Amino acid sequence: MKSLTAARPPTLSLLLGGVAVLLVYLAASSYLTFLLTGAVVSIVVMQSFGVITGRAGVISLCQMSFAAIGAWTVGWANVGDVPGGFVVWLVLGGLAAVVAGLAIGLPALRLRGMSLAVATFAFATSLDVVFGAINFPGQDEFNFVARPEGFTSDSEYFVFAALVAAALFLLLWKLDRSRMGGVLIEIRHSERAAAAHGISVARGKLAAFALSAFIAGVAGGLMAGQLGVVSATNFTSATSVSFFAIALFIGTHNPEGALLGGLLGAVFPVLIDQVGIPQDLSAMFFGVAAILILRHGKSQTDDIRSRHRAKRAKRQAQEQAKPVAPARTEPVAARRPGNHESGVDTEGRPPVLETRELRVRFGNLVAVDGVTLSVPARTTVGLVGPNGAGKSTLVNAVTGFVDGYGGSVVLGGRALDGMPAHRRARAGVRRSFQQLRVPDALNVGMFLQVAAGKRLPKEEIDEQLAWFGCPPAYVPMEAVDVATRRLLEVAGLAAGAPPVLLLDEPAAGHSSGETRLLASRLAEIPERSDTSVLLIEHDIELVRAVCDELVVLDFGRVIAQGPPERVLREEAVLAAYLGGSDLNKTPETR
Ligand SMILES: Nc1ncnc2c1ncn2[C@@H]1O[C@H](COP(=O)(O)OP(=O)(O)OP(=O)(O)O)[C@@H](O)[C@H]1O
Repeated sequence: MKSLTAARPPTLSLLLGGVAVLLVYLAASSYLTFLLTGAVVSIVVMQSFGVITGRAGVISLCQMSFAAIGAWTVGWANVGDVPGGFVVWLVLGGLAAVVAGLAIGLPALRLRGMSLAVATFAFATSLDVVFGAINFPGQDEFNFVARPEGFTSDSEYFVFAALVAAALFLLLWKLDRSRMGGVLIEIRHSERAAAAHGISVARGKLAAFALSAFIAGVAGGLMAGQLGVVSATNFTSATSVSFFAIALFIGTHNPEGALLGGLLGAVFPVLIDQVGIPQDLSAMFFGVAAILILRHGKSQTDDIRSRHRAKRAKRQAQEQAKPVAPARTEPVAARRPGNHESGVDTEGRPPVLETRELRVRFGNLVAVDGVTLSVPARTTVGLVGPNGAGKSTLVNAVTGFVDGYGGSVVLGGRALDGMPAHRRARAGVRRSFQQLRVPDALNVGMFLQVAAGKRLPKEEIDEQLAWFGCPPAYVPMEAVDVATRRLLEVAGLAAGAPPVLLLDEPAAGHSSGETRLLASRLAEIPERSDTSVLLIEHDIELVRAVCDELVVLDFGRVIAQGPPERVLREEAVLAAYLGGSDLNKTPETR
Protein backbone atom coordinates (compact mmCIF):
# COMPACT_ATOMS: atom_id res chain seq x y z
CA MET A 1 0.00 0.00 0.00
CA LYS A 2 1.24 3.46 -0.83
CA SER A 3 1.75 5.86 2.05
CA LEU A 4 3.17 9.28 2.58
CA THR A 5 6.55 8.00 3.72
CA ALA A 6 6.89 5.28 1.11
CA ALA A 7 6.89 7.64 -1.89
CA ARG A 8 9.61 6.71 -4.35
CA PRO A 9 11.94 9.29 -5.93
CA PRO A 10 10.78 10.40 -9.39
CA THR A 11 13.27 8.12 -11.17
CA LEU A 12 11.44 8.07 -14.50
CA SER A 13 11.24 11.88 -14.68
CA LEU A 14 14.94 12.17 -13.84
CA LEU A 15 15.77 9.57 -16.48
CA LEU A 16 13.75 11.36 -19.16
CA GLY A 17 15.36 14.66 -18.16
CA GLY A 18 18.79 13.02 -18.40
CA VAL A 19 18.06 11.79 -21.92
CA ALA A 20 16.87 15.27 -23.00
CA VAL A 21 20.02 16.88 -21.55
CA LEU A 22 22.21 14.31 -23.32
CA LEU A 23 20.48 15.01 -26.64
CA VAL A 24 21.07 18.74 -26.28
CA TYR A 25 24.70 18.11 -25.29
CA LEU A 26 25.33 15.87 -28.29
CA ALA A 27 23.22 17.46 -31.02
CA ALA A 28 22.13 21.03 -30.32
CA SER A 29 23.63 23.97 -32.22
CA SER A 30 25.59 26.51 -30.21
CA TYR A 31 22.70 29.01 -30.45
CA LEU A 32 20.15 26.44 -29.18
CA THR A 33 22.53 25.38 -26.40
CA PHE A 34 22.89 29.04 -25.34
CA LEU A 35 19.12 29.52 -25.42
CA LEU A 36 18.44 26.34 -23.43
CA THR A 37 21.09 27.18 -20.83
CA GLY A 38 19.21 30.44 -20.33
CA ALA A 39 16.04 28.35 -20.00
CA VAL A 40 17.65 26.24 -17.26
CA VAL A 41 18.57 29.44 -15.38
CA SER A 42 14.94 30.56 -15.73
CA ILE A 43 13.76 27.15 -14.48
CA VAL A 44 15.79 27.67 -11.31
CA VAL A 45 14.26 31.15 -10.89
CA MET A 46 10.83 29.51 -11.30
CA GLN A 47 11.74 26.98 -8.61
CA SER A 48 12.42 29.90 -6.28
CA PHE A 49 8.98 31.39 -7.08
CA GLY A 50 7.53 27.93 -6.49
CA VAL A 51 8.77 28.04 -2.88
CA ILE A 52 7.77 31.55 -1.87
CA THR A 53 4.59 32.11 -3.87
CA GLY A 54 3.51 28.61 -4.89
CA ARG A 55 4.05 26.80 -1.61
CA ALA A 56 3.96 29.52 1.08
CA GLY A 57 1.48 31.77 -0.77
CA VAL A 58 3.64 34.87 -0.21
CA ILE A 59 3.86 37.46 -2.99
CA SER A 60 7.44 38.29 -3.88
CA LEU A 61 8.34 40.63 -6.73
CA CYS A 62 12.07 40.68 -6.01
CA GLN A 63 13.32 37.22 -6.94
CA MET A 64 15.56 38.64 -9.71
CA SER A 65 17.14 40.94 -7.09
CA PHE A 66 18.13 37.83 -5.13
CA ALA A 67 19.50 36.42 -8.40
CA ALA A 68 21.48 39.64 -8.89
CA ILE A 69 22.99 39.26 -5.41
CA GLY A 70 23.99 35.66 -6.26
CA ALA A 71 25.56 36.78 -9.55
CA TRP A 72 27.32 39.70 -7.89
CA THR A 73 28.82 37.35 -5.25
CA VAL A 74 30.00 34.90 -7.92
CA GLY A 75 31.57 37.79 -9.88
CA TRP A 76 33.23 39.06 -6.71
CA ALA A 77 34.56 35.56 -5.84
CA ASN A 78 35.87 35.19 -9.40
CA VAL A 79 37.70 38.54 -9.37
CA GLY A 80 39.11 37.81 -5.90
CA ASP A 81 39.94 34.21 -6.88
CA VAL A 82 38.20 32.90 -3.76
CA PRO A 83 39.34 29.29 -3.10
CA GLY A 84 36.98 26.41 -3.92
CA GLY A 85 36.06 27.36 -7.46
CA PHE A 86 32.72 27.90 -9.14
CA VAL A 87 30.62 25.42 -7.13
CA VAL A 88 31.67 27.04 -3.85
CA TRP A 89 31.02 30.50 -5.34
CA LEU A 90 27.56 29.37 -6.40
CA VAL A 91 26.75 28.30 -2.83
CA LEU A 92 28.21 31.57 -1.50
CA GLY A 93 25.97 33.45 -3.95
CA GLY A 94 22.94 31.52 -2.67
CA LEU A 95 23.89 32.27 0.94
CA ALA A 96 24.41 35.98 0.23
CA ALA A 97 20.92 36.03 -1.26
CA VAL A 98 19.59 34.32 1.91
CA VAL A 99 20.86 37.27 3.96
CA ALA A 100 18.96 39.62 1.63
CA GLY A 101 15.93 37.28 1.75
CA LEU A 102 15.84 37.47 5.55
CA ALA A 103 16.40 41.22 5.46
CA ILE A 104 13.37 41.74 3.20
CA GLY A 105 11.41 38.88 4.80
CA LEU A 106 11.57 40.18 8.38
CA PRO A 107 9.95 43.58 7.84
CA ALA A 108 7.54 42.02 5.31
CA LEU A 109 6.17 39.51 7.84
CA ARG A 110 3.30 41.72 8.90
CA LEU A 111 2.36 42.54 5.30
CA ARG A 112 0.04 40.70 2.97
CA GLY A 113 -1.38 41.02 -0.54
CA MET A 114 -0.92 44.38 -2.18
CA SER A 115 1.22 45.83 0.64
CA LEU A 116 3.66 42.95 0.39
CA ALA A 117 3.75 43.24 -3.39
CA VAL A 118 4.62 46.93 -3.07
CA ALA A 119 7.28 46.27 -0.40
CA THR A 120 9.07 43.58 -2.40
CA PHE A 121 8.79 45.58 -5.61
CA ALA A 122 10.27 48.63 -3.84
CA PHE A 123 13.20 46.45 -2.76
CA ALA A 124 13.63 45.25 -6.35
CA THR A 125 13.57 48.75 -7.86
CA SER A 126 16.00 50.10 -5.28
CA LEU A 127 18.41 47.25 -6.09
CA ASP A 128 17.99 48.13 -9.80
CA VAL A 129 19.35 51.56 -8.96
CA VAL A 130 22.15 50.26 -6.71
CA PHE A 131 23.40 47.67 -9.21
CA GLY A 132 23.05 50.20 -12.04
CA ALA A 133 25.34 52.55 -10.13
CA ILE A 134 28.03 50.25 -8.75
CA ASN A 135 28.44 47.75 -11.62
CA PHE A 136 29.13 44.07 -11.14
CA PRO A 137 32.65 42.85 -10.20
CA GLY A 138 34.56 42.18 -13.41
CA GLN A 139 32.01 44.04 -15.54
CA ASP A 140 34.29 46.96 -16.45
CA GLU A 141 37.41 44.85 -17.10
CA PHE A 142 35.52 42.01 -18.89
CA ASN A 143 36.88 39.59 -16.30
CA PHE A 144 34.90 36.47 -17.32
CA VAL A 145 33.70 34.11 -14.57
CA ALA A 146 35.73 30.88 -14.58
CA ARG A 147 33.37 27.95 -15.13
CA PRO A 148 33.76 24.70 -13.15
CA GLU A 149 36.44 22.29 -14.28
CA GLY A 150 35.12 19.78 -16.83
CA PHE A 151 32.20 22.08 -17.75
CA THR A 152 34.01 24.91 -19.52
CA SER A 153 32.52 24.66 -23.03
CA ASP A 154 28.98 25.96 -23.62
CA SER A 155 27.50 22.48 -24.08
CA GLU A 156 29.30 21.17 -20.97
CA TYR A 157 28.11 24.17 -18.99
CA PHE A 158 24.55 23.43 -20.11
CA VAL A 159 24.92 19.95 -18.55
CA PHE A 160 26.28 21.53 -15.35
CA ALA A 161 23.35 23.95 -15.10
CA ALA A 162 20.92 21.08 -15.74
CA LEU A 163 22.55 19.05 -12.93
CA VAL A 164 22.12 21.96 -10.52
CA ALA A 165 18.44 22.31 -11.53
CA ALA A 166 17.94 18.55 -11.09
CA ALA A 167 19.52 18.66 -7.61
CA LEU A 168 17.12 21.49 -6.68
CA PHE A 169 14.16 19.53 -8.08
CA LEU A 170 15.14 16.65 -5.78
CA LEU A 171 15.52 18.98 -2.80
CA LEU A 172 12.04 20.42 -3.40
CA TRP A 173 10.60 16.94 -3.97
CA LYS A 174 11.96 16.02 -0.52
CA LEU A 175 10.55 19.25 0.93
CA ASP A 176 7.08 18.44 -0.40
CA ARG A 177 7.14 15.11 1.41
CA SER A 178 8.40 16.50 4.69
CA ARG A 179 6.38 18.04 7.52
CA MET A 180 7.95 21.39 6.61
CA GLY A 181 6.38 21.11 3.15
CA GLY A 182 2.99 20.52 4.78
CA VAL A 183 3.58 23.48 7.07
CA LEU A 184 4.17 25.85 4.11
CA ILE A 185 1.02 24.61 2.36
CA GLU A 186 -1.02 25.09 5.53
CA ILE A 187 0.32 28.64 5.96
CA ARG A 188 -0.77 29.36 2.39
CA HIS A 189 -4.19 27.85 3.01
CA SER A 190 -4.98 29.37 6.42
CA GLU A 191 -2.63 31.19 8.75
CA ARG A 192 -5.15 30.77 11.60
CA ALA A 193 -5.28 27.00 11.17
CA ALA A 194 -1.49 26.89 10.98
CA ALA A 195 -1.18 28.82 14.25
CA ALA A 196 -3.77 26.52 15.85
CA HIS A 197 -1.56 23.58 14.90
CA GLY A 198 1.38 25.15 16.72
CA ILE A 199 3.06 26.49 13.60
CA SER A 200 4.86 29.82 13.81
CA VAL A 201 3.57 31.55 10.67
CA ALA A 202 6.38 34.13 10.91
CA ARG A 203 9.09 31.47 11.04
CA GLY A 204 7.48 29.48 8.23
CA LYS A 205 7.36 32.54 5.98
CA LEU A 206 10.93 33.49 6.87
CA ALA A 207 12.09 29.97 6.04
CA ALA A 208 10.29 30.23 2.69
CA PHE A 209 11.91 33.62 2.00
CA ALA A 210 15.34 32.20 2.91
CA LEU A 211 15.01 29.05 0.77
CA SER A 212 13.56 30.87 -2.22
CA ALA A 213 16.26 33.55 -2.00
CA PHE A 214 18.94 30.84 -1.89
CA ILE A 215 17.56 29.19 -5.00
CA ALA A 216 17.24 32.54 -6.82
CA GLY A 217 20.81 33.42 -5.77
CA VAL A 218 22.01 30.13 -7.27
CA ALA A 219 20.13 31.00 -10.48
CA GLY A 220 21.95 34.35 -10.61
CA GLY A 221 25.31 32.62 -10.12
CA LEU A 222 24.48 30.16 -12.90
CA MET A 223 23.70 33.09 -15.19
CA ALA A 224 27.04 34.70 -14.33
CA GLY A 225 28.76 31.44 -15.29
CA GLN A 226 26.80 31.26 -18.55
CA LEU A 227 27.35 34.84 -19.69
CA GLY A 228 30.80 35.34 -18.14
CA VAL A 229 30.00 38.97 -17.38
CA VAL A 230 26.62 40.21 -16.20
CA SER A 231 25.15 43.65 -15.64
CA ALA A 232 22.15 45.20 -13.90
CA THR A 233 20.07 44.83 -17.08
CA ASN A 234 20.06 41.04 -16.62
CA PHE A 235 18.18 41.29 -13.33
CA THR A 236 15.65 44.09 -13.62
CA SER A 237 12.59 44.44 -11.41
CA ALA A 238 10.50 44.26 -14.61
CA THR A 239 11.87 40.72 -15.20
CA SER A 240 10.91 39.81 -11.63
CA VAL A 241 7.35 40.94 -12.30
CA SER A 242 6.97 39.14 -15.61
CA PHE A 243 8.49 35.94 -14.13
CA PHE A 244 6.09 36.28 -11.19
CA ALA A 245 3.23 36.44 -13.70
CA ILE A 246 4.48 33.24 -15.37
CA ALA A 247 4.84 31.53 -11.98
CA LEU A 248 1.26 32.46 -11.08
CA PHE A 249 -0.06 31.35 -14.46
CA ILE A 250 1.76 28.00 -14.64
CA GLY A 251 2.09 27.07 -10.96
CA THR A 252 5.81 26.63 -10.48
CA HIS A 253 5.49 24.80 -7.12
CA ASN A 254 4.76 21.77 -9.30
CA PRO A 255 7.95 20.47 -10.97
CA GLU A 256 6.36 20.39 -14.42
CA GLY A 257 5.26 23.99 -13.79
CA ALA A 258 8.81 25.12 -12.99
CA LEU A 259 10.05 23.33 -16.11
CA LEU A 260 7.44 24.81 -18.42
CA GLY A 261 7.63 28.24 -16.77
CA GLY A 262 11.40 28.36 -17.25
CA LEU A 263 11.14 27.34 -20.89
CA LEU A 264 8.38 29.87 -21.47
CA GLY A 265 10.30 32.68 -19.75
CA ALA A 266 13.42 32.09 -21.81
CA VAL A 267 12.07 30.91 -25.16
CA PHE A 268 8.77 32.77 -25.59
CA PRO A 269 10.37 36.25 -26.02
CA VAL A 270 12.68 34.80 -28.71
CA LEU A 271 9.76 33.13 -30.51
CA ILE A 272 7.62 36.29 -30.65
CA ASP A 273 10.67 38.22 -31.82
CA GLN A 274 10.90 35.85 -34.77
CA VAL A 275 7.35 36.70 -35.85
CA GLY A 276 8.08 40.41 -35.64
CA ILE A 277 6.65 41.19 -32.17
CA PRO A 278 9.10 43.07 -29.91
CA GLN A 279 10.50 40.80 -27.17
CA ASP A 280 9.62 43.30 -24.45
CA LEU A 281 5.93 42.71 -25.15
CA SER A 282 6.24 39.14 -23.85
CA ALA A 283 5.77 40.54 -20.31
CA MET A 284 2.36 41.81 -21.43
CA PHE A 285 1.30 38.31 -22.54
CA PHE A 286 2.43 36.86 -19.22
CA GLY A 287 0.57 39.59 -17.34
CA VAL A 288 -2.69 38.89 -19.18
CA ALA A 289 -2.31 35.17 -18.50
CA ALA A 290 -1.73 35.86 -14.81
CA ILE A 291 -4.88 38.03 -14.64
CA LEU A 292 -6.90 35.19 -16.18
CA ILE A 293 -5.47 32.83 -13.58
CA LEU A 294 -6.30 35.20 -10.72
CA ARG A 295 -9.92 35.17 -11.94
CA HIS A 296 -9.91 31.40 -12.34
CA GLY A 297 -8.22 30.79 -8.98
CA LYS A 298 -6.01 27.89 -10.05
CA SER A 299 -2.73 27.71 -11.97
CA GLN A 300 -2.59 25.61 -15.14
CA THR A 301 -0.64 22.76 -13.58
CA ASP A 302 -2.83 22.76 -10.47
CA ASP A 303 -5.89 22.60 -12.71
CA ILE A 304 -4.56 19.65 -14.70
CA ARG A 305 -3.43 17.84 -11.55
CA SER A 306 -6.78 18.46 -9.92
CA ARG A 307 -8.68 16.94 -12.86
CA HIS A 308 -6.35 13.97 -12.84
CA ARG A 309 -6.90 13.50 -9.10
CA ALA A 310 -10.68 13.79 -9.51
CA LYS A 311 -10.56 10.80 -11.85
CA ARG A 312 -8.60 8.78 -9.34
CA ALA A 313 -10.80 9.97 -6.49
CA LYS A 314 -13.69 7.74 -7.50
CA ARG A 315 -11.48 4.72 -7.38
CA GLN A 316 -9.93 5.70 -4.08
CA ALA A 317 -13.28 6.56 -2.53
CA GLN A 318 -14.04 2.85 -2.57
CA GLU A 319 -11.02 2.32 -0.34
CA GLN A 320 -12.42 4.70 2.27
CA ALA A 321 -13.87 1.83 4.25
CA LYS A 322 -15.49 3.13 7.39
CA PRO A 323 -15.86 1.03 10.52
CA VAL A 324 -19.43 0.23 11.40
CA ALA A 325 -20.83 2.90 13.71
CA PRO A 326 -22.26 1.64 16.96
CA ALA A 327 -26.06 1.71 17.02
CA ARG A 328 -26.12 3.96 20.06
CA THR A 329 -23.39 5.34 22.27
CA GLU A 330 -23.79 4.92 25.97
CA PRO A 331 -23.46 8.24 27.86
CA VAL A 332 -19.90 8.62 29.09
CA ALA A 333 -20.86 10.17 32.40
CA ALA A 334 -22.77 7.02 33.24
CA ARG A 335 -19.65 4.97 32.63
CA ARG A 336 -17.27 7.15 34.62
CA PRO A 337 -18.65 7.77 38.08
CA GLY A 338 -16.94 10.59 39.97
CA ASN A 339 -17.24 14.16 41.06
CA HIS A 340 -17.43 16.17 37.87
CA GLU A 341 -18.14 19.49 39.53
CA SER A 342 -14.97 20.01 41.55
CA GLY A 343 -12.59 20.28 38.58
CA VAL A 344 -10.62 17.44 40.14
CA ASP A 345 -10.80 14.12 38.27
CA THR A 346 -11.59 10.75 39.79
CA GLU A 347 -7.89 10.16 40.49
CA GLY A 348 -7.57 13.49 42.31
CA ARG A 349 -5.59 15.27 39.59
CA PRO A 350 -5.96 19.06 39.25
CA PRO A 351 -7.75 20.54 36.21
CA VAL A 352 -5.84 20.64 32.94
CA LEU A 353 -7.42 23.84 31.67
CA GLU A 354 -9.10 26.67 33.56
CA THR A 355 -10.56 30.01 32.64
CA ARG A 356 -10.78 32.49 35.47
CA GLU A 357 -13.23 35.37 35.14
CA LEU A 358 -12.67 35.39 31.38
CA ARG A 359 -14.16 38.48 29.69
CA VAL A 360 -14.15 39.41 25.99
CA ARG A 361 -15.65 42.64 24.63
CA PHE A 362 -16.34 43.63 21.04
CA GLY A 363 -17.01 47.35 21.37
CA ASN A 364 -20.11 47.62 23.58
CA LEU A 365 -20.92 43.91 23.29
CA VAL A 366 -19.68 41.68 26.09
CA ALA A 367 -19.41 38.35 24.27
CA VAL A 368 -17.87 36.45 27.22
CA ASP A 369 -18.81 37.79 30.60
CA GLY A 370 -16.63 36.61 33.48
CA VAL A 371 -16.59 32.88 32.67
CA THR A 372 -14.87 30.62 35.15
CA LEU A 373 -14.70 26.98 34.16
CA SER A 374 -12.34 24.07 34.47
CA VAL A 375 -11.63 21.02 32.37
CA PRO A 376 -10.42 18.11 34.52
CA ALA A 377 -7.80 15.63 33.31
CA ARG A 378 -9.01 12.92 30.89
CA THR A 379 -12.47 14.41 30.81
CA THR A 380 -14.79 15.70 28.11
CA VAL A 381 -16.56 18.92 29.00
CA GLY A 382 -19.37 20.08 26.73
CA LEU A 383 -19.69 23.81 26.13
CA VAL A 384 -23.26 24.42 24.98
CA GLY A 385 -25.66 27.30 24.63
CA PRO A 386 -27.86 29.00 22.04
CA ASN A 387 -26.46 30.77 18.97
CA GLY A 388 -24.44 33.84 19.88
CA ALA A 389 -23.98 32.70 23.50
CA GLY A 390 -20.21 33.28 23.28
CA LYS A 391 -18.93 29.70 22.91
CA SER A 392 -16.63 30.26 19.91
CA THR A 393 -15.42 33.55 21.36
CA LEU A 394 -14.46 31.75 24.56
CA VAL A 395 -12.52 29.15 22.56
CA ASN A 396 -10.90 31.94 20.54
CA ALA A 397 -9.79 33.65 23.73
CA VAL A 398 -8.43 30.44 25.27
CA THR A 399 -6.48 29.62 22.11
CA GLY A 400 -5.12 33.14 21.54
CA PHE A 401 -7.28 34.21 18.59
CA VAL A 402 -8.79 37.35 20.11
CA ASP A 403 -6.75 40.51 20.50
CA GLY A 404 -7.34 41.06 24.17
CA TYR A 405 -9.40 39.70 27.04
CA GLY A 406 -9.84 40.13 30.74
CA GLY A 407 -9.27 37.40 33.32
CA SER A 408 -6.96 34.50 32.82
CA VAL A 409 -6.46 31.24 30.92
CA VAL A 410 -4.47 28.64 32.82
CA LEU A 411 -3.06 25.40 31.41
CA GLY A 412 -1.76 22.88 33.93
CA GLY A 413 -1.28 25.66 36.50
CA ARG A 414 0.53 28.00 34.05
CA ALA A 415 -1.11 31.23 32.86
CA LEU A 416 -1.10 31.54 29.06
CA ASP A 417 -2.22 35.19 28.91
CA GLY A 418 -0.24 37.28 26.44
CA MET A 419 0.99 34.22 24.51
CA PRO A 420 0.38 34.15 20.74
CA ALA A 421 -1.81 31.40 19.29
CA HIS A 422 0.98 29.17 17.96
CA ARG A 423 2.77 29.16 21.32
CA ARG A 424 -0.43 28.23 23.15
CA ALA A 425 -0.88 25.41 20.65
CA ARG A 426 2.66 24.23 21.31
CA ALA A 427 2.05 24.47 25.05
CA GLY A 428 -0.76 21.97 24.51
CA VAL A 429 -4.00 23.86 23.74
CA ARG A 430 -5.13 22.48 20.37
CA ARG A 431 -8.31 23.41 18.56
CA SER A 432 -10.45 22.88 15.50
CA PHE A 433 -12.47 25.60 13.80
CA GLN A 434 -16.18 25.78 13.08
CA GLN A 435 -15.30 26.52 9.46
CA LEU A 436 -13.19 23.74 7.97
CA ARG A 437 -9.61 24.81 7.26
CA VAL A 438 -8.15 21.74 5.58
CA PRO A 439 -5.90 22.42 2.58
CA ASP A 440 -6.71 20.55 -0.63
CA ALA A 441 -3.08 20.45 -1.67
CA LEU A 442 -2.03 17.92 0.99
CA ASN A 443 -2.69 14.23 1.16
CA VAL A 444 -4.40 12.62 4.14
CA GLY A 445 -1.19 11.48 5.83
CA MET A 446 0.54 14.85 5.47
CA PHE A 447 -2.48 16.65 6.89
CA LEU A 448 -2.59 14.27 9.86
CA GLN A 449 1.04 15.11 10.65
CA VAL A 450 0.47 18.85 10.33
CA ALA A 451 -2.62 18.71 12.54
CA ALA A 452 -0.82 16.53 15.09
CA GLY A 453 1.90 19.17 15.29
CA LYS A 454 4.67 16.63 15.24
CA ARG A 455 6.32 14.01 13.08
CA LEU A 456 4.54 10.69 13.50
CA PRO A 457 5.83 7.24 12.58
CA LYS A 458 4.13 5.75 9.51
CA GLU A 459 2.56 2.94 11.56
CA GLU A 460 1.03 5.44 13.97
CA ILE A 461 -0.43 7.46 11.10
CA ASP A 462 -1.92 4.37 9.47
CA GLU A 463 -3.28 3.11 12.77
CA GLN A 464 -4.88 6.44 13.70
CA LEU A 465 -6.48 6.74 10.26
CA ALA A 466 -7.86 3.23 10.43
CA TRP A 467 -9.23 3.77 13.95
CA PHE A 468 -11.08 6.89 12.86
CA GLY A 469 -12.30 5.20 9.69
CA CYS A 470 -10.47 7.74 7.52
CA PRO A 471 -8.99 7.07 4.05
CA PRO A 472 -5.39 5.82 3.75
CA ALA A 473 -2.47 8.25 4.06
CA TYR A 474 -1.75 8.60 0.34
CA VAL A 475 -5.27 9.71 -0.66
CA PRO A 476 -5.29 13.38 -1.76
CA MET A 477 -7.45 15.66 0.33
CA GLU A 478 -9.37 16.67 -2.78
CA ALA A 479 -10.85 13.17 -2.85
CA VAL A 480 -12.11 13.42 0.74
CA ASP A 481 -15.69 14.55 1.52
CA VAL A 482 -16.47 17.27 4.05
CA ALA A 483 -17.65 14.99 6.86
CA THR A 484 -14.49 12.86 6.59
CA ARG A 485 -12.36 16.01 6.58
CA ARG A 486 -13.88 17.00 9.91
CA LEU A 487 -13.18 13.52 11.25
CA LEU A 488 -9.62 13.77 9.92
CA GLU A 489 -9.10 17.05 11.70
CA VAL A 490 -10.15 15.46 14.99
CA ALA A 491 -7.99 12.40 14.23
CA GLY A 492 -4.96 14.63 13.54
CA LEU A 493 -5.43 16.77 16.64
CA ALA A 494 -5.90 13.68 18.82
CA ALA A 495 -2.82 12.05 17.27
CA GLY A 496 -0.75 14.88 18.77
CA ALA A 497 -2.03 13.77 22.23
CA PRO A 498 -2.17 17.36 23.57
CA PRO A 499 -3.22 18.00 27.18
CA VAL A 500 -6.42 19.64 25.95
CA LEU A 501 -8.40 19.68 22.73
CA LEU A 502 -11.05 22.31 21.94
CA LEU A 503 -13.42 21.13 19.24
CA ASP A 504 -15.77 23.67 17.71
CA GLU A 505 -18.81 21.83 16.31
CA PRO A 506 -16.95 18.81 14.89
CA ALA A 507 -20.25 17.15 13.89
CA ALA A 508 -21.50 20.07 11.78
CA GLY A 509 -22.80 18.74 8.46
CA HIS A 510 -22.56 15.07 9.53
CA SER A 511 -25.26 12.52 8.83
CA SER A 512 -26.65 10.69 11.86
CA GLY A 513 -24.48 7.63 11.09
CA GLU A 514 -21.38 9.78 10.83
CA THR A 515 -22.27 11.54 14.07
CA ARG A 516 -22.56 8.20 15.86
CA LEU A 517 -19.14 7.18 14.55
CA LEU A 518 -17.68 10.52 15.67
CA ALA A 519 -19.33 10.15 19.08
CA SER A 520 -17.86 6.71 19.61
CA ARG A 521 -14.38 7.98 18.75
CA LEU A 522 -14.69 11.19 20.76
CA ALA A 523 -15.77 9.21 23.78
CA GLU A 524 -12.51 7.28 23.69
CA ILE A 525 -10.10 10.15 23.01
CA PRO A 526 -9.49 11.10 26.68
CA GLU A 527 -8.35 7.59 27.62
CA ARG A 528 -6.63 6.77 24.33
CA SER A 529 -4.65 10.02 23.99
CA ASP A 530 -4.55 11.09 27.65
CA THR A 531 -6.29 14.26 26.52
CA SER A 532 -9.08 16.40 27.89
CA VAL A 533 -11.70 17.70 25.49
CA LEU A 534 -13.75 20.90 25.53
CA LEU A 535 -16.51 20.23 23.05
CA ILE A 536 -18.75 22.89 21.52
CA GLU A 537 -21.72 21.18 19.97
CA HIS A 538 -25.36 21.92 19.16
CA ASP A 539 -26.24 18.23 18.77
CA ILE A 540 -27.50 17.49 22.29
CA GLU A 541 -27.59 13.73 21.60
CA LEU A 542 -23.88 13.83 20.82
CA VAL A 543 -23.17 15.99 23.86
CA ARG A 544 -25.11 13.65 26.11
CA ALA A 545 -23.29 10.64 24.69
CA VAL A 546 -19.78 12.02 24.97
CA CYS A 547 -19.54 14.56 27.80
CA ASP A 548 -18.75 13.95 31.45
CA GLU A 549 -19.76 17.47 32.34
CA LEU A 550 -21.59 20.39 30.73
CA VAL A 551 -21.10 24.12 30.91
CA VAL A 552 -24.04 26.13 29.53
CA LEU A 553 -23.47 29.68 28.31
CA ASP A 554 -26.12 32.29 27.58
CA PHE A 555 -25.31 35.90 26.70
CA GLY A 556 -21.67 35.22 27.60
CA ARG A 557 -22.42 33.98 31.12
CA VAL A 558 -22.38 30.52 32.65
CA ILE A 559 -25.98 29.69 33.51
CA ALA A 560 -25.48 26.04 34.48
CA GLN A 561 -22.66 23.61 35.07
CA GLY A 562 -22.48 19.95 36.07
CA PRO A 563 -23.35 16.44 34.87
CA PRO A 564 -25.31 16.46 31.58
CA GLU A 565 -28.41 14.67 32.87
CA ARG A 566 -28.92 17.19 35.66
CA VAL A 567 -27.92 20.30 33.70
CA LEU A 568 -30.16 19.53 30.73
CA ARG A 569 -33.20 19.50 33.04
CA GLU A 570 -32.49 22.87 34.69
CA GLU A 571 -35.12 25.56 34.13
CA ALA A 572 -32.61 28.23 33.12
CA VAL A 573 -31.14 25.93 30.47
CA LEU A 574 -34.53 24.95 29.06
CA ALA A 575 -35.50 28.63 28.96
CA ALA A 576 -32.29 29.62 27.16
CA TYR A 577 -32.86 26.99 24.49
CA LEU A 578 -35.71 28.17 22.27
CA GLY A 579 -37.70 29.42 25.24
CA GLY A 580 -38.00 26.01 26.84
CA SER A 581 -37.89 23.25 24.20
CA ASP A 582 -37.42 19.89 25.87
CA LEU A 583 -33.78 18.91 25.50
CA ASN A 584 -34.40 15.62 27.19
CA LYS A 585 -36.43 13.99 24.50
CA THR A 586 -34.65 11.85 22.00
CA PRO A 587 -35.10 12.77 18.31
CA GLU A 588 -37.62 9.92 18.04
CA THR A 589 -39.84 11.16 20.88
CA ARG A 590 -39.53 14.88 20.21
N1 LIG B 1 -15.17 39.51 15.79
C1 LIG B 1 -16.33 39.89 16.33
N2 LIG B 1 -16.68 41.20 16.33
C2 LIG B 1 -17.84 41.61 16.87
N3 LIG B 1 -18.74 40.78 17.45
C3 LIG B 1 -18.45 39.48 17.48
C4 LIG B 1 -17.24 38.96 16.90
N4 LIG B 1 -17.23 37.62 17.09
C5 LIG B 1 -18.37 37.31 17.71
N5 LIG B 1 -19.10 38.42 17.95
C6 LIG B 1 -20.37 38.47 18.64
O1 LIG B 1 -20.17 37.90 19.93
C7 LIG B 1 -21.30 37.14 20.31
C8 LIG B 1 -20.88 35.71 20.61
O2 LIG B 1 -20.55 35.10 19.35
P1 LIG B 1 -19.99 33.62 19.28
O3 LIG B 1 -19.68 33.34 17.86
O4 LIG B 1 -18.91 33.46 20.26
O5 LIG B 1 -21.26 32.79 19.75
P2 LIG B 1 -21.47 31.22 19.68
O6 LIG B 1 -22.05 30.81 20.97
O7 LIG B 1 -20.22 30.54 19.28
O8 LIG B 1 -22.55 31.12 18.52
P3 LIG B 1 -22.79 29.92 17.46
O9 LIG B 1 -23.31 28.77 18.24
O10 LIG B 1 -23.81 30.50 16.54
O11 LIG B 1 -21.49 29.65 16.80
C9 LIG B 1 -22.30 37.25 19.17
O12 LIG B 1 -23.22 38.27 19.49
C10 LIG B 1 -21.46 37.64 17.99
O13 LIG B 1 -22.21 38.38 17.06
